Amino acid sequence: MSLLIVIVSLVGPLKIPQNSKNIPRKVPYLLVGGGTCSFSAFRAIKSHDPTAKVLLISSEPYYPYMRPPLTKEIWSDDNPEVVEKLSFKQWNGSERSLFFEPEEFFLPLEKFDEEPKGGLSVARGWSITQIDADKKLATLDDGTQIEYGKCLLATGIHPKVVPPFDKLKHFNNKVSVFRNIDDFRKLREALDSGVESVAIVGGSLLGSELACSLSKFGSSKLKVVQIFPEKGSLAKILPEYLSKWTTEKLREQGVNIISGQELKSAALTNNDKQVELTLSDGKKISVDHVVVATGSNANTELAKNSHLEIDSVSGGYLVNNELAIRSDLYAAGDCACYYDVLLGRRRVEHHDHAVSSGRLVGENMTGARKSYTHQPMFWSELGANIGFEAIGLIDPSLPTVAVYAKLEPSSEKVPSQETENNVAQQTTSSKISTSTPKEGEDYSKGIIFYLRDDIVIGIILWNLYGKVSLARQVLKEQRKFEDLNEVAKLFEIHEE
Ligand SMILES: Cc1cc2nc3c(=O)[nH]c(=O)nc-3n(C[C@H](O)[C@H](O)[C@H](O)COP(=O)(O)OP(=O)(O)OC[C@H]3O[C@@H](n4cnc5c(N)ncnc54)[C@H](O)[C@@H]3O)c2cc1C
Ligand SMILES: NC(=O)c1ccc[n+]([C@@H]2O[C@H](COP(=O)([O-])OP(=O)(O)OC[C@H]3O[C@@H](n4cnc5c(N)ncnc54)[C@H](O)[C@@H]3O)[C@@H](O)[C@H]2O)c1
Repeated sequence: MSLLIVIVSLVGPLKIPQNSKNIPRKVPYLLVGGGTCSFSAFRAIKSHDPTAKVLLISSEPYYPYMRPPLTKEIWSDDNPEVVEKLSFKQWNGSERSLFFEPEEFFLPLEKFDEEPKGGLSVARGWSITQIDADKKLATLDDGTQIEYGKCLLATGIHPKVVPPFDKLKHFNNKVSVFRNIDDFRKLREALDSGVESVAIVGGSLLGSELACSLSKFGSSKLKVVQIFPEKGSLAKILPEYLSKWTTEKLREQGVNIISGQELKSAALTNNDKQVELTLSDGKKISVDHVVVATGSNANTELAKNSHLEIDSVSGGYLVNNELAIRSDLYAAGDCACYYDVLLGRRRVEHHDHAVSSGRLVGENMTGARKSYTHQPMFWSELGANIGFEAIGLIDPSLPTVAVYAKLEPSSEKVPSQETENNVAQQTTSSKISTSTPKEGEDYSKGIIFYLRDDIVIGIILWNLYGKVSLARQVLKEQRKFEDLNEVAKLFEIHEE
């Protein structure tokens, strides 16, 4: 067990500095949250106001870091030192830290007031519990108040823990969630100390990415079972036939997928060494560890005390086009519900949105009055053979039209103009034809269009890279395309 985890479990959350008297009381810029969005806002503030003094308050005991590698690249390193190093290999083979910058980059809190060049100081392990938007005051969890000039709430989300896991501590650390560095460290240390079987509950991005990475982890002796109520993997994202195809591919990679099942109950078993899960069909499964990946809720607890409005549908801070809640108070990233000019009000829980909305807020905090018009994308990787980038509204209840690259030309396809729910269109290098997806078809590479009123409002680039800007253009056009095969051709899906 790492020293940090021992300390945290003995004395409660680590606070650096320990005493709030070492945290500045009056700051021009205050960033609440230690994630990607806050750090992106800092970068924008710095480039528009080079001597800006920025204070960041993070409830995590770490400097700002990125989360995506936590379910992916970091698991390809089976050296236990990764738990301390927290670095990962990028696609080009170079090593990179999860942290955006090393400790030396940050302005020590004690120099905050005197440093003429400004910089970013971070109070770690501290939370803001209340904002007084009239007086421009933020309250720390020990009651201390900080006066701000401009403030950003970039508090992200926290895992939703569903029954029967709602009382996590009843499971002796054998059931965990997965969102941050501490969660990664605990899971990794559990595996290093002999855990041989893991159940992942949840079938969307978090659960599926983690299941794939764990199934390849180390010498692959680890048994990984993934349980979720949907019929197939990523069913909240993919059309049904593609979800089914993906499920089979993940099974081939070694993930034991149990779809269409909810959990009836969970209890410690085998002298409290394992957790026994009872599924809705009555089957029982015992595993050494369970990871709950069943969605999330926005971190907006401080809204109530602060009289800030929360969107009743998405649960995020309601912000205007400039991502402002009130004058000089902003919200962005995962926790904000904003007006997307193409798609309407929404809350987006993805990295690119955290970066872009953070950047825009940073500019607005330094005096710009820009509206947020960026259409965010997201990506996912499920082992070596499945990866995708997506943009717009990716909702499988919408009609979809897909065009897949087919390596071996077939002359038997019947051309048709129909584009109903989940009708896929397949291409050959010589001609394009349309057919309903069949058992055994290969959907290794292609493009999926999501339609509303025949207008493309979402696109998945399936194992197809470097085309997001083009997809963004297609969405922006907001028009009915007569033939989506022609649009698909622009994406050169046949190229290797
Ligand atoms: C394991 C994992 C893998 C992911 N992979 C991908 C991916 O491949 N592609 C993709 O597009 N997206 C991915 N995402 C989503 C992406 O990481 C998030 O969208 C992004 O982190 C959101 O950034 P944020 O700054 O808005 O929020 P967060 O990163 O959640 O940061 C919020 C911060 O605020 C802190 N905080 C909360 N409340 C308070 C408070 N009251 N006071 C002080 N601090 C507070 C939190 O502790 C946290 O440090 C992944 C997410 C996870 C968890
Ligand atoms: N590539 C990416 O963009 C990426 C990767 C990892 C995580 N994330 C982010 O992490 C967050 C959490 O992701 P997620 O996949 O947990 O959220 P999600 O809401 O997309 O999926 C939740 C999953 O849990 C299942 N579930 C819900 N209740 C259940 C129950 N009682 N029993 C069994 N299964 C149940 C749902 O059916 C669904 O499969 C999101 O913000 C997501 O965007 C993103």
